[in-house]
Amino acid sequence: MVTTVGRSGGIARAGRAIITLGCVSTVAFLGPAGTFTDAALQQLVDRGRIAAGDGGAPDTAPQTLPCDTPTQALAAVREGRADFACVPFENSVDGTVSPTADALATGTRLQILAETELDIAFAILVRPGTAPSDVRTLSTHPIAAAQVRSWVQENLPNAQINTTSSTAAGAEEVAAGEADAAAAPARAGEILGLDALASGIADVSGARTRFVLVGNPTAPPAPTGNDRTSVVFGVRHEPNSLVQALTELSIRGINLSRIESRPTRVDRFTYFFHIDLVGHIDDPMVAEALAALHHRTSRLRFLGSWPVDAHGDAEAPPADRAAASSPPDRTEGYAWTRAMATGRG
Ligand SMILES: O=C(O)C(=O)C[C@]1(C(=O)O)C=C[C@@H](O)C=C1
Repeated sequence: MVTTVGRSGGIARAGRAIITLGCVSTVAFLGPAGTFTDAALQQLVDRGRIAAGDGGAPDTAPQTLPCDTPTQALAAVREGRADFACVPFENSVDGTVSPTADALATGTRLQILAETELDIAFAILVRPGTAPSDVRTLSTHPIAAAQVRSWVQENLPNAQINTTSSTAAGAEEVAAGEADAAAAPARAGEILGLDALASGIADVSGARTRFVLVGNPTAPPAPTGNDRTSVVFGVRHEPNSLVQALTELSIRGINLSRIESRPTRVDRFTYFFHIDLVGHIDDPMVAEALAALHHRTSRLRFLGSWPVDAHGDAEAPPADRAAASSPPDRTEGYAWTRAMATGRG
């Protein structure tokens, strides 16, 4: 089912990177309607990070394609059924969203083009007339379950938590009479006509989730001075190989904002390293570090450079390297970096 996301915000704000969509563009997302991912996509539209283009009417909005998993949303882009996918990427309580990370690390290369962050707190949704003591089952997404488990144990002691493909899918189970309660965005309750037994629920206050907009490989949005770059790589199974790879970043003063190892799923007990770093592939120190990483690692995959969703102070990589060790021949690495930076990879 393809639907259209409402667009209430303005066009581009000066200085903000924008993904201009064709007026017939389709964005796949982790659905159904009412998920946090749905809200994140709406936020990208409202903030003018996604704008209808190609001469579309001013209020033309992208069409949306709800999917059951981040993997399916990304597959929709790979298979040409969608132009972009909006998927959860990292939760401040539960960490990297593994299905998203794994689907980006393997298969045809895709590229992250934009991010947006949401505050995460849950409404406990029930059918009208349900009392707390009636709640025997509560359905929600596994990452959501990790964020409400203590509250549920304390306030709904009879409830068993069952996991669903998304928070809004849990709310749909409640509406269908298949579960007594769901932990989901309040919006899912409004869509389905459910009541909230409680709202603003979060075991860890201040939780946030980062969502990313992913498309086919292209030249990244222009650097803003407050950007992230994401790569995935493997290293040889020998002493020092990971340290040597990371040293290429540290000697250039490049800061990491996330590092994760995930099984390659190719050879047993081998791992890919997922890294987000401060800076843009067009920043000279980042370009040099990526060229060096190309030399030090195997299967280096560029997942994109994009502007940080505005929060906190801007972080940028250093402009140059004071003390450089004599570098090995990096001609091939630089050719790869240029290809990624210009969308020819
Ligand atoms: O199920 C949803 O509503 C989602 O958008 C997914 C998701 C996630 O995967 O992290 C998004 C934010 C919350 O942290 C819980 C679930």
